Amino acid sequence: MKVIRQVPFYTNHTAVALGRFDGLHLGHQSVIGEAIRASKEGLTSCVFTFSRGPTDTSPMLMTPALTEQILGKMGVDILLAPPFDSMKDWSPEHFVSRFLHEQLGAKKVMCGFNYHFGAKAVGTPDHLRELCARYGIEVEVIGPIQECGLPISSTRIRRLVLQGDMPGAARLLGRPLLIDLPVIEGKKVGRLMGTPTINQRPPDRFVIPRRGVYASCCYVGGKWLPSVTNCGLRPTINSLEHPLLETWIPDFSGDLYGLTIPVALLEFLRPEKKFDDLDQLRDCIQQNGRDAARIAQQWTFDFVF
Ligand SMILES: Cc1cc2nc3c(=O)[nH]c(=O)nc-3n(C[C@H](O)[C@H](O)[C@H](O)COP(=O)(O)O)c2cc1C
Ligand SMILES: Nc1ncnc2c1ncn2[C@@H]1O[C@H](COP(=O)(O)OP(=O)(O)O)[C@@H](O)[C@H]1O
Repeated sequence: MKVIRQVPFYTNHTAVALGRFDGLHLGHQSVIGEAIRASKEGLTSCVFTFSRGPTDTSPMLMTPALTEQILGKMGVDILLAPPFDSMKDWSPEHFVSRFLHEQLGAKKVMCGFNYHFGAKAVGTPDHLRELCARYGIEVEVIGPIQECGLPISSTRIRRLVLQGDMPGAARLLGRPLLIDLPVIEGKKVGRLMGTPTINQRPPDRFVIPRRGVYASCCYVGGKWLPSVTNCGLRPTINSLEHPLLETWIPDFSGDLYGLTIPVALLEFLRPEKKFDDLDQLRDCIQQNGRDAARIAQQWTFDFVF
């Protein structure tokens, strides 16, 4: 997949999926799936999304790097992700005539039912249809795709993640919530307890799951391994200001510092608590590890990689 981060960019004969696509949930996948289907008919499939703008305050469900990897795996030909600022003042007319028509040579575009575009997000799917008709561009508006009678949306998934409902979030995402962050150094207490943990700090503006312990799995050395993750402030050791993800991978030993490790959160096990001593904390982590391994057996580790 080619990744374009600056406009203008010129190409031709494209099918362009339009959206913010945070989380790449099942609704997003069906919009993007239409562009990929069009590529089987000879068009070049493009995904157009802005990199995050300053007014975009909703917490992120997926890092841009993982979003890119998943789009590549899905078979998208070109990802267009210019900075928000470079296009924020474009009118809907300019977006369609100069960008979709002149620069991308779009033949088909597809978007979700609630897509907005152009300066101040004034453009609607109806507006898009009307403007695209002038250039013979076909428009397909998808959805809403539903789950349990309710539209799938990034907002709904964020709410489930904040509640710790990971199976619920996974049903809407089509895969578990995946967090891929670099491994940073901690206090080196984990190894003394026999439960070394990779420490990962969610950046500002990233969704923070409910504080507590989760059955999880990690993609390490080319395969998914069962693991157990605490998302919290670890009050037993030293109460942190910002939540940290700490993951023990029972069947692994080796050095993971500095690597970006994807962690999939599968199921909430218990809230975080302050233990009286490290022995109690270690016994509980080991029990959590056994519980997590049992839960991991219910999953087929075939997501993304
Ligand atoms: C599965 C698991 C559960 C944990 N639960 C708690 C907890 O309930 N309370 C707490 O204070 N710390 C908890 N922790 C965090 C540990 O205190 C922390 O991982 C340990 O001190 C190692 O820290 P280090 O990585 O800085 O060496 C948990 C860690 C894991 C992996
Ligand atoms: N089974 C394992 N699970 C997680 N990390 C492990 C494991 N085995 C070795 N490690 C390595 O050990 C480090 C964690 O050890 P730990 O004592 O908790 O140190 P820190 O406090 O720096 O996180 C991880 O960052 C990783 O590089």
